Amino acid sequence: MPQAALRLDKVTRSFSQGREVLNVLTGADLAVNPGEIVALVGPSGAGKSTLLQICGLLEKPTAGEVRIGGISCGQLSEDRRTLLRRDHLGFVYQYHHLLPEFSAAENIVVPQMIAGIGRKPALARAAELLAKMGLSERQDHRPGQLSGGEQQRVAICRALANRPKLLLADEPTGNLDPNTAERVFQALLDLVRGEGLAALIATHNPDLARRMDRIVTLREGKVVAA
Ligand SMILES: Nc1ncnc2c1ncn2[C@@H]1O[C@H](COP(=O)(O)OP(=O)(O)OP(=O)(O)O)[C@@H](O)[C@H]1O
Repeated sequence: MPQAALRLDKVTRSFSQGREVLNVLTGADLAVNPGEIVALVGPSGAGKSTLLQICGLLEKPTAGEVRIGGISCGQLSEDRRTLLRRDHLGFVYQYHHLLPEFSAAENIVVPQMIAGIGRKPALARAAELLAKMGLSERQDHRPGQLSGGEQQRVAICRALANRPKLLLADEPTGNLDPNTAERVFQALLDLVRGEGLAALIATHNPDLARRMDRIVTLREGKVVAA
């Protein structure tokens, strides 16, 4: 059996809200295999974003274990968590969060240069990803000169720039009109499949969820098969 790209064992997460304790995750187990694209669904407030933040090493669970590519993350120093995030994980959010003063290509070059990749190969990788997303003509445009769908495509390219092994996406097309969302989502799936990486994608849209390899639901703080 290959090592899971992501594995959660008995993950819990509670928040204190005044005198109350809110138990959002109550023992979530999940494995995402290499190359597998998994849809994460569940009603609003079920804890999808919380789960993704924990998988992305942006938040720590109250208890339980998170493994990324077989690496147990619980005892890692902040520096090691940052490196693991940089080298293994890509993130796409509902809002693109692109750098407004930089071109589409530069937005994809920046994270690569932070990871120590030279400017020339970084530019080549940006051009390759933008071409796959049908955005070659737009590579010198700034985000403000792009449509919402184009901006989100650039954000997807940026997330894949450093060749992560796992993509985490939180409602990646939730901010787009239905037709644009449909096209951008298909482009995202094609790119993720083409690059052979694993993905965990939260969505409220059942049609989009059905296009993934498997659907899991968050119910009462646990992950259950849909
Ligand atoms: N930092 C926090 N402090 C306190 N409560 C929080 C915090 N983060 C999330 N919560 C609570 O945890 C619950 C789950 O939130 P979360 O955003 O993970 O749900 P979600 O399934 O992603 O919802 P949506 O589909 O609406 O985005 C909510 O009740 C939320 O208010």
